[in-house]
Parts: sequence; structure tokens; C-alpha cells
Amino acid sequence: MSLQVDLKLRRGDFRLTVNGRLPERGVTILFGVSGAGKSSLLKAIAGLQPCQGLIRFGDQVWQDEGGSLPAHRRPVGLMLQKPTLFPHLDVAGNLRFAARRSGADAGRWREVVALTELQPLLTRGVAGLSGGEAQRVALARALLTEPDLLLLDEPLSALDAERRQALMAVITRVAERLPVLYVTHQLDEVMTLGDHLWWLDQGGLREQGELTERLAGLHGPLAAGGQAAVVLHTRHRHYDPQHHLLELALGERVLRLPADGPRGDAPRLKVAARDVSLTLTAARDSSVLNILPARVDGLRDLGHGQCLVRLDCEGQWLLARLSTLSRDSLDLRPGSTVYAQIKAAALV
Ligand SMILES: Nc1ncnc2c1ncn2[C@@H]1O[C@H](COP(=O)(O)OP(=O)(O)OP(=O)(O)O)[C@@H](O)[C@H]1O
Repeated sequence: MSLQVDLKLRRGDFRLTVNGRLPERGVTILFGVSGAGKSSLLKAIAGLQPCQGLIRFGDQVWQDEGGSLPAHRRPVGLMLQKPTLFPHLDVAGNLRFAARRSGADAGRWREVVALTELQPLLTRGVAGLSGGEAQRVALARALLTEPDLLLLDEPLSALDAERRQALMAVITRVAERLPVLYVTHQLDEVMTLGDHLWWLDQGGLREQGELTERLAGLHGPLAAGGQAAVVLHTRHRHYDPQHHLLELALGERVLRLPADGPRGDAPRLKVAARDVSLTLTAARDSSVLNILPARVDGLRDLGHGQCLVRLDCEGQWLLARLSTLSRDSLDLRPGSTVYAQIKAAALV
């Protein structure tokens, strides 16, 4: 089911107006600078923050001018930035509370405990948990409520890299069946998890849509923050164990990157604009392994002698961050044909 919101909320002097629709499944990254209203929006959708307007989930109206459905009657799994666990219950007690409410059976309990690796912590009191442990309990609790909509506010921020990878895979799987609205500032989470994007800016929803397309905009949310990067959707082609190089197909072209083995059938690659350089002819004597023909689609002057160039490369978007001196000396303009160079080590 898809979520539709058309709401206004106030917190002190802060005002937020959001008119958006969340797709029926997949992870929608809720992006915005600190104070943009991300947590307030999640709470409003969950029924924990008063707001005005419409919130509809599928054919259920959660809020309209006629009233508001109480939070406990909304089928939402909410995980706040600072998990609020019941301090008088141990970890198992906290999870049992959620499982009882949803009627999750023993099989589901075992599955969620295994996914979040909580077995060794079940009898621990929650007061002594580390930040990362508390986050795993809160995520397990949100999953055990068997929600129809998952709202996650920086759910992996206190976890180590290995656990984050594992839990990102869990969230991806959950999102195959239901919509997930996911707040993060972490670029790797945006790139790995995101299918769609909601960008909160200056009190409103400035952009919404498919993540790959939004990130590749010259005025997209990362471009504005100076961290411009795109996601490339590739296909596995070959792994070269001798050179520890993974070969991925990008349309008719091949991308090479260092790896210890294959990464699935359809890996996504994050490519930062600062790691892409341009030439007018294909260098034959370069150490750069990835040299791809591309066409300039548009340019944006970023100020301070820097510019951003958007390129069409095999039907996907690349961004390159260049000096304006390079732009002018190559005489780059929309329609120019170029070669994009990306060092293998920059592809992660
Ligand atoms: N209880 C409150 N009273 C007054 N203003 C509040 C209250 N809670 C939040 N605000 C203000 O509302 C605005 C939005 O806060 P919110 O926590 O939703 O932002 P956020 O995007 O989640 O930020 P962050 O990324 O830092 O968590 C901020 O300006 C904040 O100061």
C-alpha cells in the first residue's frame, strides 16, 4: 500500500509543509540537513506529532479534517533516533511486548532475533546496552510489530561497518514487501539502500522521485552539499582472481574495480563526481582502467572556480566535478562528446 501525505506541522517557530506520496514498496531515503524536519515528519506519520492535513495509507485514512487515528492503531514500525526501550524490561521483554501486540509467532521471533543477532543479549537489562546494541533491539522491535509501513530514523548510526552491511541487507529484504521511509546522512546507506528519495529543504518537500534520477540532477541534494555522486546500475560480467578485479557491464561497456570476489548479479556502484575526469580523446597510455565515451548533458557553475558536468554514459547519468579552467580549456558545452575517466580504486 502506498502512503500519501499532504500535511503541515509546527514545532516552536519551525514550520513544515509536505505533500508527497511514498511508493508501495522499496526504501525511500528521507534526506535533509539537520533541523530540516525529518524526525518531526516521521512522528507525524506515526501519529506521535500533531499536524494538520491528510495522511492516507492505501484506502485507510489516518488523519483528515475529521480527526486522527491514534498512534497505536496505525500499522507502523517506528524506530526513533534515540531508541526508547522499556527500562524495566530486559531485551526479551522489550521484544515480547512488540510480538504480543502484533501476534508474531515463535518462528518470526526466531527469525528476527537471528537477523539482528540478539540471541546473546536477550536476558540483558536495557540500561547497560551500548548505543549500537540498543539500536539493534529497537530495529528488532520495529520488525516484530509486523508493520505495513516502516519508519526508520538513522537506524544504523551507532553500528560498526560489518553489522551495518548485514542490517542493510535485512532492510532491503523487508522493503521488497512494504514501504520504508528511512532517514540517514550516511552516503553509503543512501547509495546501497535507496530506491526513492524525499528531500526536505527550507520547510518543504523540495524533490521526490526515483533516487538514481534525483541524485544525478545538477541541483540535487548531494550536489548542493558538495558531495555530488551518482549510482550506476551494473551487471556482473567476470571476476579476474589474478588481478583481484571485478568486471561489470555498464550497457555495452565494461567497468573494472578492485574486489575480493563477485558482488552479486546486479551490483550498484557509487561514483563520486570528484573521481571523474574528462578528456576529449580516449587516452591509450593512461593507468586509469575505466575510460568511457559520454556526452555532456548539462553544466552547473558551483562558484569558487568549480563546476559540475552531467554526462550521459551508456544511458545512465554520471557527474564530474571539474575546475572551470578545465571546462573552458576543453570548451565543454551541452552536446560535447568526451571520455569519462574513473580510477578503478574510486569505485566502491
Ligand atoms: N519540542 C520542540 N519544540 C520546539 N521546536 C522543536 C521541537 N522539536 C523540534 N523542534 C524544531 O523543529 C525543527 C525540526 O526538528 P527535527 O528534529 O524534525 O529535524 P531533523 O531534520 O530530524 O534534524 P536532525 O537531522 O538533526 O535529527 C528544528 O528546528 C527543531 O529545533
